[in-house]
Amino acid sequence: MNTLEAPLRQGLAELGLALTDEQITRLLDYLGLIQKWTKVYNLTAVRAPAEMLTHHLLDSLAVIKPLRHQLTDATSAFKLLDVGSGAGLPGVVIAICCPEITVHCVDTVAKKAAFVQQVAVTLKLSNLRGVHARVESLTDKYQVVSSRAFASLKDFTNWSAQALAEQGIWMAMKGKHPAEEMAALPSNVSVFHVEQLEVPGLGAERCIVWMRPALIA
Ligand SMILES: C[S@@+](CC[C@H](N)C(=O)[O-])C[C@H]1O[C@@H](n2cnc3c(N)ncnc32)[C@H](O)[C@@H]1O
Repeated sequence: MNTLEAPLRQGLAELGLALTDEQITRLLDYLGLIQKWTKVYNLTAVRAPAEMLTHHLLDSLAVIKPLRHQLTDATSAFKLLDVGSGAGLPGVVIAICCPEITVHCVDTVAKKAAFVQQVAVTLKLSNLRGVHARVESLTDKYQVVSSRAFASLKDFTNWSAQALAEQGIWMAMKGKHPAEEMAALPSNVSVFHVEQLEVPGLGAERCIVWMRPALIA
């Protein structure tokens, strides 16, 4: 048995997330792929397996319930863009946990987008795609645009604004409440919720800043 399976299951229980055995296997296989490819591709600075579990996997898993909550009114299929996704965080985790969401992970670094494509093929995730591009150049529209460890709220929303569908929302994963970044946002972006997160075993502050385009009279 994978030594990370028990702590992963424990973390999922703490997050109140019920996943299938197949989804749990995919999450563990994803970590395995990061570990394998990072030796060649330098995908992440976090390399110890236990640390990868808390800092990458559980940290990303903490957004699943809040994301589902935002999408409860959804009747149609949703598309989510994960900006500056790197090794696929949180995009790949969202694709594994939410097969009903189509997830595109965009990154300017070709080998990172290629890695996400490899994950999609290896883990048979037909709802996941790695896109090699600058986010500013994308023309598709997404109902949710997410980021983690990417840029200031101002740059994130500015660079990805054209990719946001009508009535779409931004989901920015941050550490402690980013009051200064929020104050620097232009008037055409409104923060509608700052949601505190508890990441099992992490012992650090985490939040999601939810934003949407502001209606300007
Ligand atoms: C610090 S990494 C974060 C990776 C991942 N989200 C995570 O949490 O581990 C930021 C990523 O943003 C990518 N990036 C920077 N500018 C970008 C842009 N304009 N469009 C798309 N990706 C970009 C970088 O190549 C890098 O992989």
